[in-house]
Amino acid sequence: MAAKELKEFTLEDVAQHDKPDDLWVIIDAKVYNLSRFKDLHPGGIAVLTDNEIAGQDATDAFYGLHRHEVLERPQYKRLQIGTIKGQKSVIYDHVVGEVSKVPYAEPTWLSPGYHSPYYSDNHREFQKVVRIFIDEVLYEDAQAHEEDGKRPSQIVFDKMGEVNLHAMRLGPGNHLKGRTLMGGIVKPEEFDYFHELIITQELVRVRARGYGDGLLGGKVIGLPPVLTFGSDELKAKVIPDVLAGKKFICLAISEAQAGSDVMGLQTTAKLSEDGKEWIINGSKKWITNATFADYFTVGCRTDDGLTVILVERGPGVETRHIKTSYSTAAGTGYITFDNVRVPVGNTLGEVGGGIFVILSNFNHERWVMCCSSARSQRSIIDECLKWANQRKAFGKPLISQAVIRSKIAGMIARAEGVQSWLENITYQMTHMTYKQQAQKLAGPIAILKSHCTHCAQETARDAVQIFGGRGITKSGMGQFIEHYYRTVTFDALLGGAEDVLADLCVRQAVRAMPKNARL
Ligand code: HEM
Repeated sequence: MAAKELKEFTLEDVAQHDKPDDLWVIIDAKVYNLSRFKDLHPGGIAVLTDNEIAGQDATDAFYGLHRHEVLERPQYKRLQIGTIKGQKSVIYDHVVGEVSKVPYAEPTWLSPGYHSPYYSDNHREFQKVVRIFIDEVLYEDAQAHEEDGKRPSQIVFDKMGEVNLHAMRLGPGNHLKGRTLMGGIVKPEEFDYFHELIITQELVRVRARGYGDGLLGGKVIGLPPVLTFGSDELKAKVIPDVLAGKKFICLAISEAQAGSDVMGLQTTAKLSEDGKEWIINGSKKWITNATFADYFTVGCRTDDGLTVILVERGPGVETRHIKTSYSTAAGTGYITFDNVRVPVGNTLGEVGGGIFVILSNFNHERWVMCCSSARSQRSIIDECLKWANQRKAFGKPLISQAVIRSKIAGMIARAEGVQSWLENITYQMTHMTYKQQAQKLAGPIAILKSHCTHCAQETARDAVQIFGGRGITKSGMGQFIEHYYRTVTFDALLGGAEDVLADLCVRQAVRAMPKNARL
């Protein structure tokens, strides 16, 4: 259909159309004919026929009640009949790849005019292509499936596989060898933890927490044990398809009876009489991506202690959704293993050495969660600053209230603090071997994660106070605040609960105390 021709009007022209059956308004220098729409308007007729709205410039009133994206919906876009002569629209929709100009909405290194010692030109170029990719390929899919609860679309997995995003999300390492990363922007041997931080922080901008985990959160923690401890045969079978986004894997450790207490797991693996197979029985709970996984990296009790075994979906393996506070797009599931037979070649690491296999990836997992938590706090600042500036109460913008500014000040201080600390730790990671990281950074990463999620929860609570009723409403102005408040605790639990991690840091510090330290 040809685009409708837009006419130019004066303010006086529009003012003539101020009756219920002949009703125009101006929003941001655009003229809308609401004569027929008024009967369908979700906010009712009376607000539109009000003297201060009908035939008038309703820009402030509109943005005090609607997100800009309302005007971008095709059914509402076509209500526009013209523009105002001599005026220009200044409010526009999100532009693909754009960096937010709202202060503190982006980390300092991305904000124009600021500097950072950590990011090279290559990191900057990399960030640009990753952002465009996520805006173009993921954003809409994320919004749709966070809502309908279906897992991310296969086309998204495929496209991520084509540019090797699945592989890059496992961090730097041999698994990147020979791969073309993001169209060749970064060489595999030059890919470092700052590149990975960029990916994680860009991904979280889709603001769909369940979908975000559905986007192979399970692989980020379930595949490393295969990469590090799997036999060559197993690696050749599993890794290529998983990194291409064709097959899915998850980490299955926690159970209804045991979470952080991994030594208390009750799923058993017994050797068959001929010693060639494990026979697995038991169940797992809260397993991310379980409902659509093809492979399960499973913590089992064996005669020699805890053993990690890779199980392929097949006879005796059943999964079902668990409805948590976030979207079922994450594929969070309950798994049952009923006499599941697995070749002993699927053992990951030593028999009885499972705790070592499980612990080996904890630091990386927690650091990834710090990256996403730190970035998601900025999206909330972006929302709150916009809302507090555009929303009027008691005749003036919310931001003119000191109590609102004080809450936003706290958010900014927390977001800046966690990002700076995170970048310091990331810098340490780029200069340490994996083993050194395990020795030196387990405590710092644990306490950073604990602090990040503590800050995030405080920010979520304050954001709800700033948005009021809209902060607890699933659609409209406060939709992302409601979503954030409802899902923020996932980060505080997954990968180690807040208090447990804080305590881990102090226990590590006690262990590292010099024997001769005295006051
Ligand atoms: C092109 C013009 C307009 C369109 C397309 C439109 C559309 C909508 C939509 C879709 C909603 C549902 C909530 C949401 O999705 O955000 C809504 C709610 C509302 N609208 Fe409008 N609207 C328009 C203009 C106006 C104007 C000029 C006013 C004047 C004050 C107004 C007042 C309201 C109110 C009071 C609500 C209820 C808000 C709430 O529940 O918080 N609308 N409108």
